[in-house]
Amino acid sequence: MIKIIGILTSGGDAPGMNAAIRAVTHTALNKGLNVIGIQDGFLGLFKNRMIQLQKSNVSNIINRGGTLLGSARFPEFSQKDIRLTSIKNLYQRKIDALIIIGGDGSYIGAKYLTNMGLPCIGIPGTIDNDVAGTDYSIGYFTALETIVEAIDRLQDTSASHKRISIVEIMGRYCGDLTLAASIAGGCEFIILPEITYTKENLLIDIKKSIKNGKNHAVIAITEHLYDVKKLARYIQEKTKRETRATTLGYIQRGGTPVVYDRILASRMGSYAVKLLLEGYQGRCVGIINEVLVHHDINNALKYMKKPFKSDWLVTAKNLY
Ligand SMILES: Nc1ncnc2c1ncn2[C@@H]1O[C@H](COP(=O)(O)OP(=O)(O)OP(=O)(O)O)[C@@H](O)[C@H]1O
Ligand SMILES: O=P(O)(O)OC[C@H]1O[C@](O)(CO)[C@@H](O)[C@@H]1O
Ligand SMILES: [Mg+2]
Repeated sequence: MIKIIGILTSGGDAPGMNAAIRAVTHTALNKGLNVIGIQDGFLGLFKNRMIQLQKSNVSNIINRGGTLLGSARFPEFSQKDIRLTSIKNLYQRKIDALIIIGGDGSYIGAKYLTNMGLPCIGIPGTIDNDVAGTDYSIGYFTALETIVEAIDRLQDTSASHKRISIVEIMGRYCGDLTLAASIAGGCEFIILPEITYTKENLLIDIKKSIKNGKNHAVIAITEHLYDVKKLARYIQEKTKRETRATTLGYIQRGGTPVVYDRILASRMGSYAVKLLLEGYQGRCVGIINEVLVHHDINNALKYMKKPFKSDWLVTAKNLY
């Protein structure tokens, strides 16, 4: 029977992680369990950085970005001896199960720990929205608001100076943030990892739009596809239009979580505790059509793919 639950946040921080920590803590304490917070993701698990969580530790955090537990990238967790030490640390504190809030990478860590005998539940917490088995991950909607606000500002200055602006958006290898932000921000051109759209194709389309009388444009592009500064120089040279590149960077990851992320995190956190109490392990939580679901974490990682929203792209193109 589970008496003590551990909780950690891992990978890039995402707004709403705190709301999830709070939900896990409150739900578990209300069910008579103990909660231990592990600091700095899998790194803290290995280094034995743990704190007892009470309701007082998680008060006033539902509205705070980042994660009060801290997070880290700790690639060494792929080594078995590191994981064995980490599990030993958990058993020393009599932790019976672990809730892991993070992205697809963190899910791999959760899968390994479950296979080594420690029941884990994964909660999707990443701005990238690249986790299979869920329509949305915690943090995505807040990042989207931040990005669209930035695009609105870029539209103002681009229009005033009759310039072309390139805006580089996070998402790693997932175009969800870029696609949604492009529609909401009225971007003229979209470059996504999921579709082939070369800079030569882009140039043809820009020239067409200039010919049609358009004198400014915002191009939204997912990170890692092009060197955006070089791309700006290329477009400027070929079109003779002033072109500027803006990389939004880490401002996309911070900030007050929007209401949807707070509610999503609260629901998922509570649900994860419920699953553990019902005897589930090696599961990951998701939301599909607004209903909470759970999947085998191995299957989610191996067989489930996040579908590309091709109809959204069609819509975006219809709006040019
Ligand atoms: N193959 C793996 N084996 C064991 N642990 C892993 C593996 N891949 C990732 N992890 C652990 O999960 C952590 C987080 O993974 P990653 O850096 O990919 O971020 P993420 O959870 O996908 O979140 P985000 O993409 O939002 O930053 C890693 O730093 C590492 O500790
Ligand atoms: O914080 P780091 O390690 O530089 O990682 C940046 C990456 O993290 C994310 O912000 C979240 O996964 C990605 O969008 C981005 O590629
Ligand atoms: Mg990831």
